[in-house]
Amino acid sequence: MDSIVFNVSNQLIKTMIEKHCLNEVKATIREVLGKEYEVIINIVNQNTEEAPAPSEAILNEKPKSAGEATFTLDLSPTTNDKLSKVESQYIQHMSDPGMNIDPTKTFDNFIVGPSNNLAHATAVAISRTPGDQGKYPSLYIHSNSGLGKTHLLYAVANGIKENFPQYVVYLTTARDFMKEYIESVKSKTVDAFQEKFTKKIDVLMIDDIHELKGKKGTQDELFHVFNGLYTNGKQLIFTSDKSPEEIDGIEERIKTRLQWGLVIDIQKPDFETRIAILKRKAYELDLYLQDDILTLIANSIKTNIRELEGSLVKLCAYADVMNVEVDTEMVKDILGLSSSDVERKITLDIVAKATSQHFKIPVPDLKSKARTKDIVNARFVAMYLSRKIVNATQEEIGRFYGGRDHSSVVHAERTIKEKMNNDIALSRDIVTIENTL
Ligand SMILES: Nc1ncnc2c1ncn2[C@@H]1O[C@H](COP(=O)(O)OP(=O)(O)OP(=O)(O)O)[C@@H](O)[C@H]1O
Repeated sequence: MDSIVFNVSNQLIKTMIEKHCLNEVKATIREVLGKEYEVIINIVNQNTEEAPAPSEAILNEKPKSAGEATFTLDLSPTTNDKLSKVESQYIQHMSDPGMNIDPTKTFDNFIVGPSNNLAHATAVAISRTPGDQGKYPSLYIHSNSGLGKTHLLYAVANGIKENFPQYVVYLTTARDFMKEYIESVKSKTVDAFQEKFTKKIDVLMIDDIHELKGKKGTQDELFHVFNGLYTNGKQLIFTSDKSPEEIDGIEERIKTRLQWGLVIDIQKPDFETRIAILKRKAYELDLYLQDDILTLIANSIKTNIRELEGSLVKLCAYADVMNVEVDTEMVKDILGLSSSDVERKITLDIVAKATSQHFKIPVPDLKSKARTKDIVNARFVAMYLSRKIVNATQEEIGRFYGGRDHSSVVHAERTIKEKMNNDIALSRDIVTIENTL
């Protein structure tokens, strides 16, 4: 760790600082300079020339008591440090309140599973090393609605604010970016707009970039903003409901740039992730739900985490207003679950068909003795999912897949679990199949 040395004139002052205000000194240093320093306090003879000038007058007067002692800290942040802090505070203040950074959305309360682990890991890496110092100076996250893109943007912003307080982090929506640009055109302040976006920002995040569809003028401006920030090694993050090549009405040169960095999608969460999210949100709402109720909700709402949260908010409000305990009947009633939602039973046949369709391998091949790599992989996945979702015994599964014995199923299950730790593509295949069930 780097250190900062303070010279003081006598032991009394040294002891007082070390005993009473070392933590505050360290905190101030962290706030102004943006990282931790070891603080060393030296006693220097006050007559030597090295004694720091600003404190000299004060240090020359020996305090008579602890209460009388004062000293001046001269951490000397550079002008740039000060300016970027001012800019950061100003921009924070001027941000559209609609897109203020929500301090409650962090990495700590983002539940990670196979559907979002790549997006999460990249976002964490950026929050630790933003811009071209890190591996991902440009990131593009896409997914269907309500799967956590904005939550991750907030988490990155909160992480960077903590790790690099001097950085100017600007989080906006594509619509607000457009509004701001149009305002600047109307008020003839386009120069200031360009200056702000290309020179003053360290981290630019634009949510829902697809909203710029057909907005030629704003797209031109975005093109320059992108080039300016990217060439200066700043951090860019975009989100959208589509991959860059799928967005209509966005110029090719912008799509190309959006693809310069890492492009990651978030998929629908699998059953375990849905349960973990429900547990976490129920805890936050101070709502106690039994496991069968959590399972019922997780089996009924599969595609949107916002809806999953909404269901709990509704249940919580209902239980509160009516002063009743949450039970299964109430959940079905309040959430409007039809009996087909609740009673649909997933069988070995259904899992086999879904796996077969995903890997484009016929079901008879899955049940055959064939040992080619692709068929074995698909068969193992089908066996793994049959255990996990149908909860069938290993004997039943072995019998279903061509009369194999239970040890083949044990082996399949173990192999897939081990592979999933490192093989992201396989984890995604499994989530995709689960989501079709
Ligand atoms: N993995 C997760 N863990 C915990 N909460 C999550 C997770 N994913 C999403 N959420 C929560 O679900 C809600 C919707 O997420 P968010 O707004 O980030 O989705 P989005 O993908 O940006 O949606 P949209 O495209 O509609 O803007 C938020 O309250 C968010 O905190």
